[in-house]
Amino acid sequence: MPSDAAAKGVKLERYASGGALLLRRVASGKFVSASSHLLFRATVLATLALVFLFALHYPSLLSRSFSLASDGSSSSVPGASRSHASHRSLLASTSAAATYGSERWQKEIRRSAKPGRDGGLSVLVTGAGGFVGAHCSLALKARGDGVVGLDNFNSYYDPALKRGRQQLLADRGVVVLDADINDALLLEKLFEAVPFTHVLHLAAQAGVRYAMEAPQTYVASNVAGLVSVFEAAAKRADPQPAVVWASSSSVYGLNTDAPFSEDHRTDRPASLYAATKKAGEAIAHAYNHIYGLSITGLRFFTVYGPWGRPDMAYFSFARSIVAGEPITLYADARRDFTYIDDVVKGCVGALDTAGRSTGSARSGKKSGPAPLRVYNLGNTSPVPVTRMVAILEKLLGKKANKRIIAMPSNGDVPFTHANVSHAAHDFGYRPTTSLDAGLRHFVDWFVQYYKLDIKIAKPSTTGKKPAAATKKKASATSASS
Ligand SMILES: O=C(O)[C@H]1O[C@H](OP(=O)(O)OP(=O)(O)OC[C@H]2O[C@@H](n3ccc(=O)[nH]c3=O)[C@H](O)[C@@H]2O)[C@H](O)[C@@H](O)[C@H]1O
Repeated sequence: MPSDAAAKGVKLERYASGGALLLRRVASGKFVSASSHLLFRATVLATLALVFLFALHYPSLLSRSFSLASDGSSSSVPGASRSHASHRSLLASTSAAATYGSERWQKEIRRSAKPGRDGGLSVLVTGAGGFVGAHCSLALKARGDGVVGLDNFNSYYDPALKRGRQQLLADRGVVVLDADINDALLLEKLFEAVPFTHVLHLAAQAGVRYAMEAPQTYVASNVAGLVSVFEAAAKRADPQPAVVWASSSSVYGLNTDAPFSEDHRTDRPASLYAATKKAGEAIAHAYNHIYGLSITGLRFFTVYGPWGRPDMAYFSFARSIVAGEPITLYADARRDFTYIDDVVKGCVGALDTAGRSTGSARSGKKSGPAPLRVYNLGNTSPVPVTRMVAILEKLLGKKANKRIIAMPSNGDVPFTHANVSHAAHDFGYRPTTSLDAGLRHFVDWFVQYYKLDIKIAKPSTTGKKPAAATKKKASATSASS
């Protein structure tokens, strides 16, 4: 037990008084002498010098550490952008269950990548914590393919949603690494550990209008990140996988021919987001041409559904309607809204028909031409945004506080409309979900996920009045199962 004096932070000092040796109480702070100050400063300086030397000699390590994140723990930093993600990876690594490239790490990766059926694919899914990435990973796993995901869990929108998707995948035995596509050494280690048959590259900086606010994050993810993935697939993987990646309907830009066909012009992007996706398609051509990489670009058309992206209009409008907050609608805007389950079928079809890469990482040569494809994945029936809001109002049983303005000059385009005949021909892509049905699935999930006490209107075909549909716990969607 400490003495009373010590416990109170005081020390006893000897002093002489009138020939007698006495004791007096002195505050311990006064005993922080000049010498201990010096010692403290020397320690701090030495530590700083060590950190400086470490950073000088091993700068790349700062962006190369990462952890297995199947435990669902969060390492996200509010306000951080995708380009800052590698520093978060370092934070994550301090609590890593299995560290970078270790035997345990490799074992986990190989387990997750192993197909559960004969002839199953082994797929690396980038952006697996994202909306489309999580749904595709679940669908692939459900049919017996092996899946390893990676995601940097940035805070472009609520990272808790991404962690929720990660947990869904972890529950089904799919590892999603906390890592960034710009981390070349990570990708190298992944391809060293597993001979992936396919890469489904969905990690990207999404959002058309946000590109005006944060242009560099689009270049970092959609251009540099794409090159990083192609580089690894072409030069580090043996054998080379086939790559299927997310382009966008936005590449049609100012095209006015409708419905949009893959043969139409795509050289007039209206936003930087669109320009980076268009750049991606050109980059894909180069990697296919030089390295014989099998590459398929999928032009997604405004994908929506359960576990969706809160930055998208249908999601943010639903939140605003519930909160009684105003929403701003761009007059006459129409979108070919495409339901997630349909898009997942398109992604899986594209993977199944991708065809082999013909290059060799060892020789750096290709044995012949490899497939280079691009497909629209849309719904083929554009709907006015005002109609989308009307469906939400009906389902949520509440009127929106609408403000309708002319479409601002923010990179938006007035309408999208997909011709999907190529995807239909090559892999039987046939979207089957109407906006009414799809938004209903979304609202079901939305109400459950946010634990809202809302009675969801039944489909109009039943002709019945709204019925109670509030449930306590969020569940996976049909695409997930
Ligand atoms: O297909 C794509 O390639 C892209 O689809 C999606 O972009 P968009 O089609 O623009 O979707 P989204 O923002 O939901 O706006 C929907 C509608 O609401 C209108 N809109 C939007 C905001 C607003 O405040 N008011 C409004 O009327 C707006 O004018 C539009 O008509 C993805 O976000 C993008 O990442 C990319 O994948």
